[in-house]
Amino acid sequence: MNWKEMSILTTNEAVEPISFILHEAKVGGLAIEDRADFLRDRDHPFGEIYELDPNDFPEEGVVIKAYLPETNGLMETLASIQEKIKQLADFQIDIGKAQITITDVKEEDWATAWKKYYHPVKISERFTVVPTWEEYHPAENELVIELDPGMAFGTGTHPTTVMCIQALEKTVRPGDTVIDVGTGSGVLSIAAALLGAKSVKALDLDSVAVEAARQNISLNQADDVITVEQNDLLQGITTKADVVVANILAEVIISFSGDASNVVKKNGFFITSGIIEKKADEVKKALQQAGFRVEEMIRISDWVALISRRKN
Ligand SMILES: C[S@@+](CC[C@H](N)C(=O)[O-])C[C@H]1O[C@@H](n2cnc3c(N)ncnc32)[C@H](O)[C@@H]1O
Repeated sequence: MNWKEMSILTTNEAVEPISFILHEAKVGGLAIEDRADFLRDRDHPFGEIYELDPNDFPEEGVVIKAYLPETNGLMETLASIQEKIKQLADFQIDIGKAQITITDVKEEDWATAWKKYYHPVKISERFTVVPTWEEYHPAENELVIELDPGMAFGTGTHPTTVMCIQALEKTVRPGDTVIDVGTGSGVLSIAAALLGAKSVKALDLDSVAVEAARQNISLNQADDVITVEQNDLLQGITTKADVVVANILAEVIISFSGDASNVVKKNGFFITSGIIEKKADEVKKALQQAGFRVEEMIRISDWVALISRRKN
């Protein structure tokens, strides 16, 4: 089967919502080339993509590349993706030029076409994310998350994910109960399990993500700790948790802060990420109203993550 490569030139702000749209359209692989990643001064090595090549990055902005199989209905799918991207502007999301180019990719080239973007990445003090096809020898005490990033959101290297993992490292204690809302590839649940959580509930609305998370969790031999369920946010969840983590858009966090407050134990943590900097105050206000104290704000590029603690 041959494939189409869809390249979308956009802004950093639009990467997450466009990635959502592409995952919903069941694309066969996703790569993100962000000029800011190439130019960024690094005062620590975390999140650094090894072997950066300037030719892989656009002159400005972000290019998202998605791979779609050439099947019946492809043209309708491409048109629908294009329409949904345009509609993001109605939600005050800066989509930039949103310039789309489509090129042909032969079957024999497509697997390597997007896999070349993924290499082992050290994302925090203790964690390195390793794509499943790479051989990697961890250092002593290094925690390795093995992932197949082709299937669902969460290659582990997006700033919003990196910040969640750093926050999990600070909050999860051995024996804790953790809930991961919007698990995507399952990366955060796997991190919580590696940090010694006793039980982890991984939830996602998207059936593709649920399947991808299950596969990645098996790959990391964490099936005895993590259970994956298809669920809308925290609806119907009555289990109490020491830590709830959600890497989801600001508006969605605001909408379910009250439910999170019912689920997080007293003095437990609610880690929220996926928040574009200009929405941080709005999210903080909603968290405080729901009974959380915001204890720490982490920032990478234009993204913010908040570590909050439930008061009484
Ligand atoms: C930005 S991705 C985060 C993936 C992963 N947790 C990470 O940090 O890399 C957000 C995820 O939330 C899921 N999601 C969106 N709306 C949801 C909802 N209402 N309930 C549960 N999951 C949802 C999406 O399917 C997607 O997998």
